Amino acid sequence: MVKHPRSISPGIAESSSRANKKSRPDANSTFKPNKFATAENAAAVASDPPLPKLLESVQNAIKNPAKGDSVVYWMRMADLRIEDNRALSQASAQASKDGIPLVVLFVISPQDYIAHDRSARRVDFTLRNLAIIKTALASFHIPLHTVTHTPRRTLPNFVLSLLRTFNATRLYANIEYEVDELRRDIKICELARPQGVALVFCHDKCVIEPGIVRTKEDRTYTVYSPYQKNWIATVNASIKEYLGSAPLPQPNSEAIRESVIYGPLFESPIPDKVEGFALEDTDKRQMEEIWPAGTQAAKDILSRFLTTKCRSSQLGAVSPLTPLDGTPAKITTPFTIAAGTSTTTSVKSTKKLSGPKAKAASSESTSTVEDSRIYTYNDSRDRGDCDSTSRISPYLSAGVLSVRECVRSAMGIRGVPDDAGKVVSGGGAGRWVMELAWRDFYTSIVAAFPHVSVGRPFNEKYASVKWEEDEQMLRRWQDGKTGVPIVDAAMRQMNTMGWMHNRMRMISAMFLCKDLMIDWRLGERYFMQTLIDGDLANNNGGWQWSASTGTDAAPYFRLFNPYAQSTKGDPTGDYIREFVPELRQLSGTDLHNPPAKIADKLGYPRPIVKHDEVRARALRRYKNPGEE
Ligand SMILES: Cc1cc2nc3c(=O)[nH]c(=O)nc-3n(C[C@H](O)[C@H](O)[C@H](O)COP(=O)(O)OP(=O)(O)OC[C@H]3O[C@@H](n4cnc5c(N)ncnc54)[C@H](O)[C@@H]3O)c2cc1C
Repeated sequence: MVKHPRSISPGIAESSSRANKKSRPDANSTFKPNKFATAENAAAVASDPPLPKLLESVQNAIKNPAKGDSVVYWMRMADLRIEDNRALSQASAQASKDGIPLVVLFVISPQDYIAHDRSARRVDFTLRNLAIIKTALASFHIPLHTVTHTPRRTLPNFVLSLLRTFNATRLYANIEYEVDELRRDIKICELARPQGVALVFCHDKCVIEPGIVRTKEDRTYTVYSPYQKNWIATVNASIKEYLGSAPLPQPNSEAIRESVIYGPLFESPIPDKVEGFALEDTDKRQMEEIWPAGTQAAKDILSRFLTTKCRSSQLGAVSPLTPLDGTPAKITTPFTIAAGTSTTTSVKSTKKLSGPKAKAASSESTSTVEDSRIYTYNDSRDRGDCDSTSRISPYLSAGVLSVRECVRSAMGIRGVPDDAGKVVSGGGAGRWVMELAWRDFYTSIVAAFPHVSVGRPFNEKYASVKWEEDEQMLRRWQDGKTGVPIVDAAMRQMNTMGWMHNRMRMISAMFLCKDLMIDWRLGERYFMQTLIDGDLANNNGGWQWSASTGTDAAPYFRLFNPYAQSTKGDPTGDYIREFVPELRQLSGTDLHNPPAKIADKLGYPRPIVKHDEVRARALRRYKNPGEE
């Protein structure tokens, strides 16, 4: 593992999310996360990326092991579902073929959660989903065995020892593309062979797995728009392969419940917390309310995105499934299983969209409900003052819903028979699917350039940009007390909800690394420790975009003016009013940039920096990395 050589002050390094502060053990005393690689270590990782190594190891793994007494599917933190789950589906098919039971395993690895800055919210969400999955699998007579293991370095041995206990000679799992996880799986391959265990690792996280969409020169794309074009063409050339649904698992024979080995697994409990990651009661209740667990909840949330309008009353920490007018919400969108089999009705929208893409949207998109959020997504997605986006990210990050199902559903809503089954980028639905393609893009970056997941900038040129080491500034940013209303609203939204609107993520991230000149990695870490949807690839991609250090990043000289962004992203002011109650009585310019006298009177802080002044500092330091 790489060392932790960065010269940030200990005070800054130890900052942690408010949500986790009480329960998280001191990372530096119990386990030192070695996230930030030296340039040399990063270069070593980059020159020998672990994904191809894992794929090769799997290729060379035993194919026809001795028949065991069971097949094991190892469920990981990013594939928490039964439906449309490739590794689970394949494991079940093998178990049926061999006439033996399927066992599902989940290993809680607290050291991994510390090392990867997992939020207590994400860990709690995992446990809540596991509880639902356990019950659902039990109805198929499939046991879900959840077990905690430390230290993480012995996890490969531990998993193989469990396989021996279960007399299993086949292990199935979906691939996790982060460096530590790939290395862990490579180790499992090494250990499995001499023990006669066959391994199947499936690509499941993305629509198109890393390594497929490549440039003409056979390189990984580092710019999104050509990647997107190629991505669409690749999906459309093999719709079934990329969007087809994996069959549900087959039930085990009921006799498994009598087995002395497997029967007790039905009783093994899902813990209600993981030590060091317990949520405070109020936060736990709030997370349960606004992010209900389970695939059905995820489907309902997606359905509402596909069929209902933006509602400003859904802006804050409220359940996405609460009927607003007292009547039960009508969820009418069927979820098409095979591309092109949508039964949705084509309805011509009567809503006049604004903007140049409106024409394309209205001619291409059809919707079961006029003005649905997906229909208007192209025009409204950057607005934080209503629920303009799907809010499906916690479910995608945890794999509670498959990304293929999201694409199929968006395509279904297009409902154009001649076009059915084809992915396009036009209209609200197309634009939304292109956001899912961003997710694939960033995962392909992490897989091909693994140095980004050990804390290095994608663009090494910016590794020596000079950062401020100001703990107080960092804390004020974290707490949403910078005196810049849009930034404070954004940070408080995340601290309250465990989620933040995309545009607000960009504004608050850029404010930290350009206006405050604080190392983007401290922001990246705080986001991971606070978000319920924390995902290394997306979070790192978003932060490196904002810090101008990443692939296809914002050029360093294009700095967001937070006040201009505020009026664009929150034109009604409802976003700021929701999350910064001190300013609730204000409107217009006063709300977006309160004059000192008004701010003082309302008990709201004055801005901790003056954007116009610090802008020059950022430009200077980025232009000449290493210089003051
Ligand atoms: C600094 C920063 C940090 C971020 N951290 C995360 C993170 O930890 N986890 C995470 O899932 N997303 C992250 N994002 C991306 C994006 O902000 C969220 O995915 C999005 O806000 C989630 O809301 P939604 O589900 O309503 O999105 P929608 O607009 O409805 O989009 C649908 C889905 O597409 C994907 N998506 C959308 N935008 C992006 C994007 N810019 N990059 C990659 N995928 C995208 C997500 O899976 C999202 O759920 C980050 C962005 C920035 C700028």
